Amino acid sequence: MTSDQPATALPAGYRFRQLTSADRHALLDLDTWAFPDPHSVDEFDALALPLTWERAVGVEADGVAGPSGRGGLAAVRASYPFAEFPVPGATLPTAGLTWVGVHPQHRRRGLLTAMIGQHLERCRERGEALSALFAAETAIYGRFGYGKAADDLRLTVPRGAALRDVPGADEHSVRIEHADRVRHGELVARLHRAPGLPTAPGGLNRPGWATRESDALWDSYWSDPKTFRTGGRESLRVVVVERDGEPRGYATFRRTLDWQVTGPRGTVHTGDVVALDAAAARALWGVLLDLDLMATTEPFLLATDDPVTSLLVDPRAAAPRVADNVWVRVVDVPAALAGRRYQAEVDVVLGVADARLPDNAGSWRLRAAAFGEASCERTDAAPDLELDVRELGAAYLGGTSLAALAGAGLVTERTPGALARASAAFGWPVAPACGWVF
Ligand SMILES: CC(=O)SCCNC(=O)CCNC(=O)[C@H](O)C(C)(C)COP(=O)(O)OP(=O)(O)OC[C@H]1O[C@@H](n2cnc3c(N)ncnc32)[C@H](O)[C@@H]1OP(=O)(O)O
Repeated sequence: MTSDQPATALPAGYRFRQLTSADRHALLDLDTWAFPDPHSVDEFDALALPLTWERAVGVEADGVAGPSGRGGLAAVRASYPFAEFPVPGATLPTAGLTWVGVHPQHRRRGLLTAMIGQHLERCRERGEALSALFAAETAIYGRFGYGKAADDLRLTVPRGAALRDVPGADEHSVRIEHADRVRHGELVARLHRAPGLPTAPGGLNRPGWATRESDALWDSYWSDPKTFRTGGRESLRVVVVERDGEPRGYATFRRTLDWQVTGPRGTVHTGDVVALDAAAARALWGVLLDLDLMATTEPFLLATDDPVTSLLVDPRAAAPRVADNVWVRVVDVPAALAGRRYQAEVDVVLGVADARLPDNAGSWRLRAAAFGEASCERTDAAPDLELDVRELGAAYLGGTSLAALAGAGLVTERTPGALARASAAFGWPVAPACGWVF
């Protein structure tokens, strides 16, 4: 792409193609080129796909043969519709960029660059102020203005690890069952969407954080195909904790069993761990950390401040590791900045650079009351802080502080004191993290 070409320009010989369900096989074929997998395209073809087809776009190329008489694909990208993506104290329409792949033969020719250009254009047309994603490789998306906005915690917790007591935890009854949409679908959907600390304005965006918002995503979640049971994992199981007959939390999990000379050394792999309060969290973790024949429990994608980190008497024994979780691209600066809440009063002018979306570039005055309404307007005033839109995305969910970014030279303070005040305001009482990969 040269500077006088539109951001959506594909190299010569390539064309965008709006995908439909008729492209299913071609899409899966391309996907298994991008993401090598032992299963065949035919095996994947039998599965429920989580895609919303209107949001799936392919790139076809001269001379690329495809199945079913249609042209094959050189690249693909899609997005999930999140009408209510959780941001601090609120929700915003967000496009979850996903299924990004380029055939190895066509890589490094600018196909991803053009696909992202088109994706961002579509986001603006649809009024989506944000785009979010999970990155296959962390070096890919920063150049497109995505910032690492959340981390998650990986643990290896020894079986029987001691937990601190929480009053009321032992008043829960426990159900351990095969995960079943008919039996558990309603309670899983309801608890996953429940706001945390509803007494805070807008809630605090827990327990389940970003939730599945399309039928296709739920169909895929509940279909539990053998294809995805890697490493000897069993079918999906669920533990539900109830108090006074009401579900107060649930966790999905799968066990693997490993017989050693010294005895069984199985692993519990958790999926969602969703609790409405501390007692329910303590009850759930008590079950997950004490299943017979297991040696360890390995939670996946926990928020860095998940209750278990404070409940474990010996957190160091759980070998905590941190990995990048959601990346955020601010697509519409004023809508995004006015659309979240702030944990301290703030009045700051941000000078934003955005090489790909010029409407975002310039000075923006952000004003907000602590946990109250916010406004954001373009201004001619000189900026108090300067930053690239990538850093704005990194700080947006409150998971990365502006001061930390300034410490790396990525935010520049022009008005003394502005950095500390803005950092305090952009933070949030609970850490963001999505418990499932989209
Ligand atoms: C949200 C998701 O779905 S994440 C899944 C992403 N998909 C994958 O990782 C599957 C395997 N990889 C691929 O399919 C491809 O290599 C992609 C999609 C990562 C990149 O597609 P390409 O068409 O090769 O990218 P494109 O040619 O537009 O490159 C744009 C720039 O990104 C850089 N880049 C591309 N991929 C990578 C990478 N994996 N690591 C580091 N830099 C990269 C290129 O070098 C180029 O840099 P430049 O602008 O300085 O020249």
